[in-house]
Amino acid sequence: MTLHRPVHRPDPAICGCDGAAGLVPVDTARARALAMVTRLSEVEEVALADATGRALARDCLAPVALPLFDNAAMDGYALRLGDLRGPGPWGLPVAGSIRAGDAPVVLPPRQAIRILTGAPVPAGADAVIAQEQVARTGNMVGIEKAPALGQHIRRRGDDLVEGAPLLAAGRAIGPREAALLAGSGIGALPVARRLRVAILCSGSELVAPGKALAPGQIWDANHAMLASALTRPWIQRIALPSCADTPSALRDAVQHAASQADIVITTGGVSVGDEDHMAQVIIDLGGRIEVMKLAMKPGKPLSIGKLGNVLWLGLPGNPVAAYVTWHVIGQALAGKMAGFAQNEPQKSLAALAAPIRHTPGRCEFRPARLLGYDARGVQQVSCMEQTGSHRIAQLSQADALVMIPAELEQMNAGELVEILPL
Ligand SMILES: Nc1nc2c(c(=O)[nH]1)N[C@H]1C(S)=C(S)[C@@H](COP(=O)(O)OP(=O)(O)OC[C@H]3O[C@@H](n4cnc5c(N)ncnc54)[C@H](O)[C@@H]3O)O[C@H]1N2
Ligand code: MOO
Repeated sequence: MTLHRPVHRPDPAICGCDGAAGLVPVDTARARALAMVTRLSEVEEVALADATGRALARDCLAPVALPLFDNAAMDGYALRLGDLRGPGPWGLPVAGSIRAGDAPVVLPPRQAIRILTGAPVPAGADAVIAQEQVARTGNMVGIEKAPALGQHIRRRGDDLVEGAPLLAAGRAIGPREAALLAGSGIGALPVARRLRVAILCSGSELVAPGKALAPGQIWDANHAMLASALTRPWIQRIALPSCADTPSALRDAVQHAASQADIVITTGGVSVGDEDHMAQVIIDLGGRIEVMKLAMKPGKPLSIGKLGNVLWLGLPGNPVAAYVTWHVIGQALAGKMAGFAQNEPQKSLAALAAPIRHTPGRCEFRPARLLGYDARGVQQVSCMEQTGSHRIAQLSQADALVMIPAELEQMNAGELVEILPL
């Protein structure tokens, strides 16, 4: 197993390539773009039931200890070790029973109390013995082996002490966070307001799917792709009709989009063709462009700028390029604006199942299939051949993107590569 380059780079590095002449390396472009955006300042209070997927807006401290009180971890008997005098076996009368939800009771001297999992440990008891470990005869419980001090007692605060950090601002609320908040009695929480993201696909050839095509027209794949990617609890999507490739139509459409959004995502019109007007439109509208011409394949024409406070994400028109640039760069920008602390795409390592060739110059994100594990237990990945940034069918068959460093011409079977699982 060979490792071509140090693959564990400090985050937020994504590809670590040096770029080709005149092209900006992906990591530089990403860092530059991330520096352009700041977190939304508006916060709203939402019910915990509605908080899934939202970004916590403020640090939270534990309002209570967890567990809230000493309670039984097993169904059995609560007892006082000091009552097991002399050599065993011992017998103790059962004074009563306590279940989860019952108010705490006091353990009378030289007696045991029947206790069920989750019930408060009676005051005076210092161990719970599981029912499988005892012999119950009538009202007596027989004990062969003394339990250890504190056995099967879940102590107040053993999971979390009151006042300790509970969750930090920027944490995404998922099932684990929801359990912690709910278990701490928190029914509502402050989250960043939803990010308004407008989708504007440009191209005179575009027709909405489901509608009839005239010769030369194609159905708009990017809008649906982005609409799907942006269907997130923290995003308020603004769907706009596709726009013809004329400067005046684009100016009006971009201005309309920017008037209602925090981010305007456009697709198409960012390359060098006669009908690629998007960058000029942004400049005409008083915006500035900070990132363009990336050493990235696909995605070279990705352009990022600002129109006042609105972020403009100019994705290439080719659908695979639009998808990859959104996945590798765009979603981290949106996530940062929406208040999330962790915005890196998930990365892992895999071994190439077959050698690959690559034209040096741009860091490539090549669609690939995961194949399972080799004899060493290493995930195998197989890159697709004859890729193209128009190939949406091929993209749909991929379950990862393999990152091929810009400068490499070839990688061998068995070499470890970084992958972005999809
Ligand atoms: N002479 C050069 N030509 C091109 C270059 C270059 O460097 N020099 N770059 C190529 C690369 S890389 C890409 S990617 C594309 C990007 O072009 P644009 O962002 O300007 O996109 P368009 O020209 O508008 O469209 C490209 C392609 O994608 C199709 N498309 C566009 N929008 C959609 C959509 N919503 N759904 C489906 N398909 C869409 C469009 O019909 C074109 O086929 O430029 C290369 N050219
Ligand atoms: O790099 Mo383009 O973005 O080939 O499709």
